[in-house]
Amino acid sequence: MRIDRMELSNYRNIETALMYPHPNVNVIYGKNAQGKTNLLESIWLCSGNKSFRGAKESQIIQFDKPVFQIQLDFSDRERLQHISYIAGEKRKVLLNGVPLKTLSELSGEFYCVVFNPDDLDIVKDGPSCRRLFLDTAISQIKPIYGKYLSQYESILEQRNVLLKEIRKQSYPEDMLEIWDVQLSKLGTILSILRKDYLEKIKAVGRKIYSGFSSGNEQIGMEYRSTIFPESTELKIYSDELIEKYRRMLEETREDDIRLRSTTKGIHRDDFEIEIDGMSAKQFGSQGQQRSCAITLKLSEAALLKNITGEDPVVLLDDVMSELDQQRQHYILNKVKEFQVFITCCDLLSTLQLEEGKIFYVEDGKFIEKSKDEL
Ligand SMILES: Nc1ncnc2c1ncn2[C@@H]1O[C@H](COP(=O)(O)OP(=O)(O)OP(=O)(O)O)[C@@H](O)[C@H]1O
Repeated sequence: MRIDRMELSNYRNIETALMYPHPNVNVIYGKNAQGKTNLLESIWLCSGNKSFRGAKESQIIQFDKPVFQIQLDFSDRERLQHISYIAGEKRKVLLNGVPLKTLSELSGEFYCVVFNPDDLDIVKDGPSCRRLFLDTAISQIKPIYGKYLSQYESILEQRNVLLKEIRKQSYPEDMLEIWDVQLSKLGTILSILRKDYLEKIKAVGRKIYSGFSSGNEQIGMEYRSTIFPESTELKIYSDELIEKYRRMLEETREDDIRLRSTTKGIHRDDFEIEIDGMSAKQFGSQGQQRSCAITLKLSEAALLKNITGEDPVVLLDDVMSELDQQRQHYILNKVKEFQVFITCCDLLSTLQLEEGKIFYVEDGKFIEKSKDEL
């Protein structure tokens, strides 16, 4: 999937912009607060997702203007397509001239993967960030996963309400059983799907991370289930596994009532990211942690390509800081199977680009530059 042409108007600080990106690497270079992230955000919106900065459309419209517009020509394996995204008081999104009812209709048409600095939390922060990474990535390729997950979350909520009531002695303990059975079924299938996805990410990620570190370091990933200590058994959905899940809920019931919360289950699971067998969170350097997070995102893109047959556009916001020259060189020159947009403030990093386009941005204006002009 490649963006061939894009045009923006009144998009945050970008009054107008017209770009013909390179099919592989595009470096968006400029000082702070000039519009680099704004450009990536506009591309991301065309994938049917909400802003990765959590902004509403009304905050994206340039101050004092009525609407913003994004016009995107892109080609997938089969054809050229066009997205027209206009948002003001009302939103109007057209795909190849046909109006769409919901934004999510774009998600199966234009694929994107984004890395933004907050994604470092996947490596550095608590388990919820890693679970969110897995849940979002799997839902994108397997929509049924998202459905199971929301069912799980709603049952979990009801179980937790009941735990509080039982603690107040308003209800008998055995009322938990119906929730436990349902949680066990859904929790088991979700555990298996997560484990399977992580194994795939691990296989792809090893090659990417090895490229990052010039073969000097190895990345590892391991799913940590609160229910199944031996995650290797998470292969086939079976009555035996469901029963094991249910028994675990039964065993922790007393604790759960005391704490008024379900203490075990997929909502407490995690995965470990290791470099050469050591926890990346505990022992990794800034550069190693950043390399791990970027590796996860590039692996997500590679899996999306394996499954959908389409290579997503990859958006890398501010990835260069904390990376040494060799790692920067890898990102700029070795990630060739995707169209990539990389933002960057550092001229020296930009100059390492061997093949691709450089767009210099100042005050929301994008100018294509050759290396000699920088
Ligand atoms: N709705 C809006 N209308 C006009 N300008 C806006 C709007 N929203 C944000 N901006 C401006 O956009 C600029 C920020 O752009 P952006 O986040 O793309 O910066 P950046 O080039 O990525 O910078 P950095 O390198 O610091 O991340 C700020 O100057 C901000 O005031």
